[in-house]
Amino acid sequence: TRSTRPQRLLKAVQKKAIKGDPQSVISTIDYFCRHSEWAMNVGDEKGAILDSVVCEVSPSTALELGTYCGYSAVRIARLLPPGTKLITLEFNPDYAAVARQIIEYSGLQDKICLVEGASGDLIPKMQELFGIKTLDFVFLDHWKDRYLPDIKLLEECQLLRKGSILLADNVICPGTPDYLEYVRNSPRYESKYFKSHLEYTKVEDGLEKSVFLG
Ligand SMILES: Cn1ncc2cc([C@H](O)c3cccc(CNC(=O)c4cc(-c5ccc(F)cc5)cc(O)c4O)c3)ccc21
Ligand SMILES: [Mg+2]
Repeated sequence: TRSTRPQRLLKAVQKKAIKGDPQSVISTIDYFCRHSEWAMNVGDEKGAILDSVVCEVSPSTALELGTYCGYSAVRIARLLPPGTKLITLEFNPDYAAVARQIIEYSGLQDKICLVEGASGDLIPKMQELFGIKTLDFVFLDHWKDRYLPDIKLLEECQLLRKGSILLADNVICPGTPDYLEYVRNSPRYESKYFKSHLEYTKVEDGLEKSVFLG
């Protein structure tokens, strides 16, 4: 049967990228998605904004919702200080299988903990599963209608502390209107929009960075 888009992306990485070199895995995926087949990675333009926020926060505990093929997990983990880990949640087993191989190819498997499951089920178990108290950084890139319920869940589970940073992909395209309205109007968040473009296109999109005020 026909291969899937994630499988074709993995094949390009295994063929073109340098094993153990995260930057070459990132560049290979961006080249493939720009010139061969579009895929919903955060991409190079929004990825540079993601990089700058990760470097600024330099998180000890980081969570990603929505691994897909592992592109943003590799982007984030390559910048994490030694001894820190990214926890990334993926509910689709086919995506998780490809992401594991791309993460391993990049050599970052010791800095990334990929957990198969849905955010709504796993978030309440984060403290017991990973022995963490609170999260310094959360990257949201899963189903757009789950962003709002999941940050409310993070609040309820006391996983956010004064100064925790949320960074949300696709707040314009496909769009997350209820999430944006909430973080921009809630007194518990200070929010800022980083204008950019939908990965590998000229369509407007952007990232919303929100600081939890406690
Ligand atoms: C509950 N839970 N817990 C973990 C978890 C993990 C997943 C999966 O990783 C998954 C599967 C399918 C879709 C997504 C969301 N991503 C998108 O839908 C998206 C779309 C576009 C776009 C834009 C323009 C187009 F024309 C088409 C697609 C551009 C983007 O950057 C995206 O991130 C995420 C899902 C629910 C999950
Ligand atoms: Mg996205």
